[in-house]
Amino acid sequence: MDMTDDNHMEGMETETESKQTMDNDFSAILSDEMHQHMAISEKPSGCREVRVRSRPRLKSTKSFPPYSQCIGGLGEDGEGNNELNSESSNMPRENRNEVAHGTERKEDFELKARCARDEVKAKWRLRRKDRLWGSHEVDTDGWERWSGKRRVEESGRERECVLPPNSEWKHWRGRNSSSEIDGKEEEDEERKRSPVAEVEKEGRGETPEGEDEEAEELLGLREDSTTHEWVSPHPILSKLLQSSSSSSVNFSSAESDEVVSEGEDVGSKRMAFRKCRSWKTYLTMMHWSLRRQSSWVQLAGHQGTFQLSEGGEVLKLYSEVEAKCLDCLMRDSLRHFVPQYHGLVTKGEHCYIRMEDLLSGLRKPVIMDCKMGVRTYQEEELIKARTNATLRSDMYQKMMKIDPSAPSEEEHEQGGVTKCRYLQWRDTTSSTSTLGFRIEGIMMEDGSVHRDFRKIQTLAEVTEALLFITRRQLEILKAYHSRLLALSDALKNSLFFRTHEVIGSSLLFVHDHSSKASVWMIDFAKTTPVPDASQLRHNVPWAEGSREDGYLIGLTSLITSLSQAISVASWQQEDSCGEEKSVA
Ligand SMILES: O=P(O)(O)O[C@H]1[C@H](O)[C@@H](OP(=O)(O)O)[C@H](OP(=O)(O)O)[C@@H](OP(=O)(O)O)[C@H]1O
Ligand SMILES: Nc1ncnc2c1ncn2[C@@H]1O[C@H](COP(=O)(O)OP(=O)(O)O)[C@@H](O)[C@H]1O
Repeated sequence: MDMTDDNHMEGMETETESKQTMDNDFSAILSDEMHQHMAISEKPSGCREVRVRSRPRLKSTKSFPPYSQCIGGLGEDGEGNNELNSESSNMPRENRNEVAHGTERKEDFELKARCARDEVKAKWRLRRKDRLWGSHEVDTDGWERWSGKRRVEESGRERECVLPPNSEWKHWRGRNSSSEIDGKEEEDEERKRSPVAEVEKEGRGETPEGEDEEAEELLGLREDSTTHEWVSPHPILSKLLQSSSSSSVNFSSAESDEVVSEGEDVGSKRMAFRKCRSWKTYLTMMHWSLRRQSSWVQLAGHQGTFQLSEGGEVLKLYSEVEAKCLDCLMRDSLRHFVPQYHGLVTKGEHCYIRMEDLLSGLRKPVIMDCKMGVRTYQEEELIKARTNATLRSDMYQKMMKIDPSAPSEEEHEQGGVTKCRYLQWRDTTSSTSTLGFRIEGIMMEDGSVHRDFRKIQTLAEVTEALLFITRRQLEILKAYHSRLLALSDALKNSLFFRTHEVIGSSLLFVHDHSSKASVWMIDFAKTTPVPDASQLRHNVPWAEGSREDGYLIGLTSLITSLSQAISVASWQQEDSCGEEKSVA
């Protein structure tokens, strides 16, 4: 028997890790160890079972940090986001809500009564806000896609409907809406405003009419601002003000966390602003950079296989199997549930699959990767393990780290296990073989990554995890729930699904503080067509030779768990309303 040691254990080993963002400048270097993996946590899951009876009360667990310690935690009053809180700490309550819900400013109503000049300025502000923080549009089937950079090829009727702030879902925007036209204008404008164009303009000493005013307004410096109050500039802008003499600007996400201190007054900001020698360049660079900004992070999977492209798409190391699947999926009813596939691209020695960045347009996203199916190994791997077994010492070590008693005597002696044995063991020690899926990892809004969910086994524990990641926000839970129901429908109608064995594929749950929430199918590297004209059911247990993957068993479990989470969150909301009333 061969022994391989792929050095798989030299990975990340901490339970909570900083997120691994990738620079847009291609500084991310492809690791030689393409198959270097994230190591499995040693921590016991510590998840307590949720007993959902009449009125379940969930206890905090060892594995989930107490809510009060979570950055962006909801706290007692349900205000969810740190940045929001800090940015809006000076604002009256209604203004804070306005930021949180992304609704039209109260002042905008007053603006209607004002002169045309003020209206134009207000429009600018709104458009800029949209541009800075991204917007999202709705697919024909009612499912949201972030409109950061992409234009979804859709047909059919699209609608525009703005729901009230507390409604179940957020702003919907059709591609043919006026905002789309705005978007085009902005793109033109953006081109004009690219750093290069701007520097050229500066060189010629041109100052476009109205730009000073506009920029001052954006920076919150105009005393005749229609809001008649200090509008905190965007954190990056505030950084620009502080570092106006610096020749280079770093647009790291860390900087975007900075906020203007309460003590700063308009005067000092104006001074700082004047000191800024080439403010326009910085400003336009900031715009340009923010449009390309992505919160991209790789939560699971093989290390070193991803890059971000210049256009902001995700580049995944080429696999023929996956490329074929994505290509096929673009013409399938599942296309609204998978990242847009943009073909292949070669960079250096490697070929990559170029696809939509599903995190584009999200700010401080919360991500959950659920590996679907009742097994994560292909039937071929089983056959290979029997006929031409290769022992993997890295997998033996991963096994030992989690449970030293897991390997057999023989495996201890050999110091290795077959891949299939390892994958089977992972499936049976997680919820994969029982619930038909497992949570591979979760990243919270503060960038902390939790992997101990992989040991979750019961539906109640999954429910608790869902309540944790959504911070019990009903609208997010409901959005996930409806998205999964729609996915279930799409799967039933999908020719691709009927004719493919889907192994090791994940559902990627993503949401952010503005309650944009969606679920996507990713990772088709082990999804293969079934032979001949046979079709799979996906909702029956696997028996060797059947090639059934149990994908729908997992989906049903997830939907059930989300329903439970919705019930729990609703009850708790009712409870707290009742308590508030009785106090009043
Ligand atoms: O998650 P842990 O417990 O580390 O185990 C991993 C996952 O099962 C990977 O599956 P996925 O890619 O679906 O996450 C699998 O890659 P495959 O896709 O190649 O099966 C790895 O096999 P190796 O790549 O052979 O190490 C295996 O080591
Ligand atoms: N299109 C995408 N947009 C955003 N994030 C992605 C996308 N594809 C993958 N990811 C991230 O990368 C991780 C690993 O992806 P996956 O395709 O499962 O890789 P692997 O094949 O190495 O297992 C996911 O958990 C997710 O965090």
